[in-house]
This record gives sequence, structure tokens and C-alpha cells, in this order.
Amino acid sequence: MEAKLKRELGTTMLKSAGHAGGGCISEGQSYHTDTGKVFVKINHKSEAKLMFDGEMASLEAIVKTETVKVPKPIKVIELDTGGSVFVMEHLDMNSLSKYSKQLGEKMADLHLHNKKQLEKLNKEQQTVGKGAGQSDVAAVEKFGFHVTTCCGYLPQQHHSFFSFLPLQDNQWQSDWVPFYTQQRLQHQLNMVEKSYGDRETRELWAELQLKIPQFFKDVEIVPALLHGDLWGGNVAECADGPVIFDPASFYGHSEFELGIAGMFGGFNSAFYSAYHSKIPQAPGFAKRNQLYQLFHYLNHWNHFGGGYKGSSIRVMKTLLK
Ligand SMILES: Nc1ncnc2c1ncn2[C@@H]1O[C@H](COP(=O)(O)OP(=O)(O)OP(=O)(O)O)[C@@H](O)[C@H]1O
Repeated sequence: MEAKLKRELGTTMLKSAGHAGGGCISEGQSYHTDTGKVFVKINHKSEAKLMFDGEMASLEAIVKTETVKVPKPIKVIELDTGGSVFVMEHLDMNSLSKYSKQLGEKMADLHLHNKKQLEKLNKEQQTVGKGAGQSDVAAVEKFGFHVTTCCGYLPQQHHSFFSFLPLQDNQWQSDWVPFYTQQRLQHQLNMVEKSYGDRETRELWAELQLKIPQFFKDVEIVPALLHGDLWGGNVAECADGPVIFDPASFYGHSEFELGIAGMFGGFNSAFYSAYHSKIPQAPGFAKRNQLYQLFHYLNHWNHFGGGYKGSSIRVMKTLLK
């Protein structure tokens, strides 16, 4: 692997700089190269390329916004032995502590970035001489993403719990509610149905589906670039400020991001007040927050089995009250 890495990165030096842990998905390893220190994620499964391509595209999209710091992506390389590696900038990271407020501000900046681009574009189009399609302003008017992303684990070893690939259908849609209902919730529920065929869940979903549009009355939703998997394990800080990593990006409702953020801890009140000072809570926020958590409960049920069934059903029942 190291010979190939050297070749692909065009570096004469490739010196191990230690094992950086790595999550439960991929092994992590840092190296010194001619152009600086890199962090390499290694996964030996054949599907890893798809997963890393999604992560690379997500990081590239976030970098372009110049809002919140992420490791700069460098390259996805396929290994001759099967599997792939993903090379990115190495960052010295510590647990988030003194930069919570800054993270809140920067996440809001990330979420507002596309809205600002759309406003710029609109202004330009009203200016004489610049018609539609003539602008250099990059703005996205739909919900989705240009590549598939993976929200969840692609384990190194096959494990009977993990019988599916946690791929997200990011096909572009003009409206958020059908996007979220079909391409996020329905997708998870189809997998639950396939694995467990649970009747109570099926019945609750039949009712809940019809109610979803009511949760979105009077809210205007502008596509926002999301990290997509913003739990406490994917945020940290460097010496100069907060950093987020391991994204599964797409353009969606900014509130979706706060779903998983609220589930496993890691975000304090300084984070939330800084975030909401830039993006205030819209009416109906609390209910939608539960609707957004439902996706993650179902995703966890599909990943880890029955332990998350109870939470999934509980949230569905609360939403139906
Ligand atoms: N660019 C980087 N530079 C240095 N260390 C990193 C970098 N990216 C990740 N790490 C370290 O590796 C760990 C795992 O990273 P990451 O979450 O991206 O991997 P993963 O295999 O997708 O794992 P999981 O989602 O299970 O946490 C992080 O918690 C962090 O300590």
C-alpha cells in the first residue's frame, strides 16, 4: 500500500507518523510527506471507494464555502488488493471545549452560505446585461447532492448486523418535504421492513406519512449545505478554532443538522445560542427536530438491530400525538 501511496501522492518521503486511532469504520494512519502531514483512512471493502468518494465530495463542498474548518481532502486511491484509502490533510485535533460558541457560529455560516449565494444570483439577474446562466455565482436551488454519500458505517469485517450499505439517495428534488419523506425516512423504513417486517412500525408509518406536511406549515426552506452526520464524535477543535470531519453532505433543511447533534451529547448551550443568534428557531422547530431524529433512530435500528426499535416507535408515537 505504501508504494502505491507514494506514487499516487507524488512524494518521495512517506514516513509513518503514528496510528491516529480511526473509528469503527476505517483504520486511520498519519504520514509525513514532501508536502506536509496527511491522514489516511483505510478500508478494505470493495464498497469503500463509493463511501470515500462521497466523503471527499462533501469535504470539497464544505471547503469551498470558506465557513467552517474541515480537513482538506487530497485523494481517494483504490488498492490493488481491493478496498480503498482516502488521503486528507492531517489536523491535530482535541475534544471540543473552548470553541463551542465559534462552532455554533460557523455551522450557521455554513448553513446560510447557499442562501447568500442565491440572493447574490438573484441580484445579478436583475442587473442589466446579466441574464440567467451568465453568472459565476455558484448556487444550488434544489435538495440533494451530486454524489452518493454514506451516513453510517461500512464496517471492515462483515458482520451479520450490517447487511446493508448505508447509502443515501441524493437525487435532486425541488421540494424538501418529499425529499425527506421519500429519500430519507421511507428509505430507512424499507430496510426496517425488509429486516424485521414489524407490523407496529408499518402501521405507525402509514399514519405519520400523511401528517408530515403539517409539520412544515409556514416555514420557508432554502437548500443549505449540511455536514449530514454532525454528532459529537465528528466535531473537534484545533489550536485556532473548531473543526468538523467525516461528513455525509447534501443540500437540505438546516434543521436536519440539529437532529443528530441533539441525540448523543457533545454540544452545549454556547453552541446552540451562537447558532440560533444567526438562524433563529422557526415556529414548529421542536416537532421537526423529532422528525429529524427519527431518521437517525431508524438508521441506528438498521445498523445495530433491535435496541433502537423502542426509540424509533416512541418518536413516531410522539409525532402522531
Ligand atoms: N484529518 C485528520 N487528521 C488527524 N486525525 C484525524 C483526521 N480525521 C480523523 N481523525 C481521527 O480519526 C478518528 C476517526 O475519524 P473518522 O470519524 O473520520 O473515521 P471513521 O472511520 O469514519 O469513524 P467513525 O465514524 O466510526 O468515528 C477521529 O476521531 C480523529 O481522532
